[in-house]
Amino acid sequence: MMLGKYQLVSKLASGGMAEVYLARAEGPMGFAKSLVVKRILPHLAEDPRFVEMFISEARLAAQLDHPHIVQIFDFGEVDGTWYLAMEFIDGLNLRVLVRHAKTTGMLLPPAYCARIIAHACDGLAFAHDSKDAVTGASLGLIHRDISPDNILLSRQGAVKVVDFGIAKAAGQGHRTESGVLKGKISYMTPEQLRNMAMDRRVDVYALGIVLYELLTGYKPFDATSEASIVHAILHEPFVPAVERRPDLPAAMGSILERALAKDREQRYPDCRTFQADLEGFILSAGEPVGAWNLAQLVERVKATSASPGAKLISANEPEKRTPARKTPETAIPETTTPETTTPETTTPAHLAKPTLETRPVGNAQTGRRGSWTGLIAAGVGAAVLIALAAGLVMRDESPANARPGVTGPTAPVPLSEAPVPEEVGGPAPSEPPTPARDEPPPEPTDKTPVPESLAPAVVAQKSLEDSALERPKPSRGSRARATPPETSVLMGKVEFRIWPYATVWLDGKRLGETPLAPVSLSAGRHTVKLLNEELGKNVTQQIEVRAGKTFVFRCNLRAEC
Ligand SMILES: Nc1ncnc2c1ncn2[C@@H]1O[C@H](COP(=O)(O)OP(=O)(O)OP(=O)(O)O)[C@@H](O)[C@H]1O
Repeated sequence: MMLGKYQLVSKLASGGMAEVYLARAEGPMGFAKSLVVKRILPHLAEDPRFVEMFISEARLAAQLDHPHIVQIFDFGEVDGTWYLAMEFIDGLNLRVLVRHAKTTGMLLPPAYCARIIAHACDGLAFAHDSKDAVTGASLGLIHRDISPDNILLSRQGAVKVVDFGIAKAAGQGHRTESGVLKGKISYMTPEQLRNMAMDRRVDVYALGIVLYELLTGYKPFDATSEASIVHAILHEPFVPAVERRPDLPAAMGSILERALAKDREQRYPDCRTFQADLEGFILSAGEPVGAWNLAQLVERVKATSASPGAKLISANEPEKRTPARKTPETAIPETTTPETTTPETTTPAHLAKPTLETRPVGNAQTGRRGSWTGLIAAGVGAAVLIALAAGLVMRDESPANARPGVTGPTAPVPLSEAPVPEEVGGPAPSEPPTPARDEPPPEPTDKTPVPESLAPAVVAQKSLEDSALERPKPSRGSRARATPPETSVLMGKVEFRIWPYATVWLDGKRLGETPLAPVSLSAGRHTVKLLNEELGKNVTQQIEVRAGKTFVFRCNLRAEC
């Protein structure tokens, strides 16, 4: 099917606002480029005010040129269909990643989660600070629709924030006749629910929720209906992430506390300060995490999803959305806190079996678009609904985007460089490139509990799919932290850079499948075995680990390492 000059190849996603297609643009002499075309649903295209806002917001989004924001190429209209053309991110969205982790029991290493959100912070901070190219005036943008669906992770390990254009237009839709509402309740801040003027801190909060989900597979509140989640956001403390995942370092808990503060004055003032803490966390974890690691993660998820017998997860399968809804008519005053009743008749999500399939349809934990009639029925009241609608303005409404008394952006802490590694295993993988390493990394401040079966040779390791580190059953009230493992001075580390992926054994003990976090082990000789049944590869090699050094084991299985 053609849409103007674009050939629509396949549909990637379809929501209440738009359809997203993988498309192809062709030019002379065999020129061809893959891209994504997003077109507004026909019934919205008939609303002149919606179109007007779509155009204005698309114009703004097109000005955002940043490595962590999906780039807009083109915008136009063909036969009454309005569309945006943008770069194609071949990878997956974070919703898919969270689902995959849950269904397979995979624990995402906290440093990986921090890296993903730090990059999203970087993109959003750029958007928040962006200025009009001609006038130099602040655009005062806020995304305000951040959710795992709108953060993409490419096969190359790049993190990209998407959905500025339509989100903004839709966000103002409550002022149109059709009254389009946009935004997922689970990611809304207390100030949004109270119809207070919004600023960039709503994006900080939403990113905090996404971080929480990446780490634990759950949303922060035990809410089972839209009314109860609104109540929880306004009045209840979130379930500490460590209760869902006991191996979580305390430092990460503190970051979540600040990102998810109900009082925005207690929250990170902006994405830069949030990012700075995340970068600090990655440093404290002791190993840099870069695009290479994230690329491996994507490769692993895609391979698992596509393998026979595995639950097929579409890389770009978005969360189900409800159609655009009519907007209520009234708003609550800024100071008003709506009184709500919280029905607690269903099993709290954190106690449910941790698979998506067990979730009841309509569970607010899914973060789907709000069912406003349900909210009213639950007694939240029309005021809250209007607050939700009226809160969907995309401009940063903090005074000149600079809040008095709020410290300015803090420069992100650069990643440390690791020691020059010793290498083994034949030719290094040709893709992707390996970051340079010059200095020893700092010692981890928080250590992950170690399965007894791996001691003493391996004293600390985090496997994404190690059965000994399967996702813990969430248990409210049990806040005990696991005891850190003992350390020895004669320790070194081994880091695995395996392409595309393999199951790894160290000295006969299965570590799990790559990507794997670096493993601490005693200095000396060790045996590493790699197995990739899909490729029919079985590689066994001896490595010599030196005390205080990191040994990088590289292997490109496709290149017969
Ligand atoms: N540039 C892109 N490259 C690859 N996939 C994309 C791209 N843009 C969007 N997608 C896929 O389409 C899904 C929906 O995209 P997007 O959120 O922009 O659409 P939407 O209809 O506006 O959704 P929402 O209801 O969240 O606003 C994303 O989660 C992602 O999986």
